[in-house]
Amino acid sequence: SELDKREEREQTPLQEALNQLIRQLQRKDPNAFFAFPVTDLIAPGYSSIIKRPMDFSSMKDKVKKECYHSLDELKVDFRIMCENAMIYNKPETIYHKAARKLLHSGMKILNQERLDSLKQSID
Ligand SMILES: COc1ccc(Br)cc1-c1nc(N)nc2[nH]cnc12
Repeated sequence: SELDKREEREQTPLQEALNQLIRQLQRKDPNAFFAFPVTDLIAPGYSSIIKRPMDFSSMKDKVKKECYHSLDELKVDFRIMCENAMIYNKPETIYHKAARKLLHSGMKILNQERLDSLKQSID
């Protein structure tokens, strides 16, 4: 009913900054290999090899649930996501190569100077 309809949840400045960074990072994943969780159907044995699965949709859920308390925590999850693909997939695969390329371009987007100036604007 109207009464129990959740009021439009305002995003905090941190959530805004996190979502903006995720949008920029996702543009570097044109094949959307990292858009959603890897399933054992797509990648046999994945869940027993990869202990900390991560993907962009899970990052967005974490932003919504206010699981991130700093921009640096997003950087940790981003690196894990890329490293997972480089662990599971052999170096000659398109997924390993895509992950390496994404990690490289993502670290430019998440470089410390950029994050520091973003932090200033959030404080
Ligand atoms: C969500 O994952 C996928 C979606 C569609 C397609 Br085609 C491939 C993947 C995928 N496959 C493998 N082996 N390793 C990955 N690491 C991140 N993505 C993947």
